[in-house]
Amino acid sequence: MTNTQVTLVQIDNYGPWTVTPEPRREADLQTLQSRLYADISQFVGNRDGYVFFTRFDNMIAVTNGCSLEDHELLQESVGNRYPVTLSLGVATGTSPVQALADATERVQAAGSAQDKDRRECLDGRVIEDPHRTDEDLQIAHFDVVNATGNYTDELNAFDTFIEIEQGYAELMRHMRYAHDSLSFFVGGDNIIVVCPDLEEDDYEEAIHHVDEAVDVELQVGVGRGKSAHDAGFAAKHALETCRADGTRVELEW
Ligand SMILES: Nc1nc2c(ncn2[C@@H]2O[C@H](COP(=O)(O)OP(=O)(O)OP(=O)(O)O)[C@@H](O)[C@H]2O)c(=O)[nH]1
Repeated sequence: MTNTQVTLVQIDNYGPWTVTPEPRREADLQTLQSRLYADISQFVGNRDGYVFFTRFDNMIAVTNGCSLEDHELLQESVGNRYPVTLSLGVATGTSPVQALADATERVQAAGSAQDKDRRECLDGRVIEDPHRTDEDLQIAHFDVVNATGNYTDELNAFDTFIEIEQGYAELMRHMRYAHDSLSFFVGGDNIIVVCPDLEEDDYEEAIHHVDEAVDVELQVGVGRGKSAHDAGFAAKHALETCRADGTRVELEW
């Protein structure tokens, strides 16, 4: 049974900060956001977790293996180096969607995203080491079949982007509402999905759904593991099997 540990990362009072004392230069905000994401990704990645940039002011991380002390250290380190601070909510559960909902509630309970008095709150629970297992995470790595031949080398870069984003939008909604999973675009034509215990049929159904809805053809490798890295790495290997064998769904466990 999966047991996903999810952390919601929310920049404190970021909206007001972006316009105080007057609107800040957009390129500076983009630079800040991408550097902050890179730093958090490195911090969490060094502990075998994954973080997804989502909206940049709110990021979602899979943090199995990160303790509450690790979370505190992240807050301290960002607070020391950036003009903004982070609030973190952590929760665990068999459903990634429910875990994220619980993590979000913890941050919301501490105050509004635009409450100037809410700074660096940290609330939640983690999975203690003795309770962690090799089946805690199920991660699926989707990509568009032959994106290079069908889109990148054929269409202009913006029309390719539209096609890829359509596939992502359809998949993320479907995996959220039909399969209780969280999908994140990670660049190129790749989407990483954090799943509960799903079966091969579920993935086949999802690929069929996206193909029918928006005419984008996907393939997927799925892995399991104790950490996001372990599960995600197995998923990447499984996806290589799809590429080598021309199959659409490969599970590696
Ligand atoms: N984040 C991430 N991006 C990747 C990964 N593999 C490929 N990409 C991105 O996806 C783009 C397309 O590469 P591929 O998916 O290998 O190419 P393709 O043309 O779709 O070929 P097939 O996947 O073999 O059907 C690359 O330019 C990268 O941006 C990965 O493991 N992680």
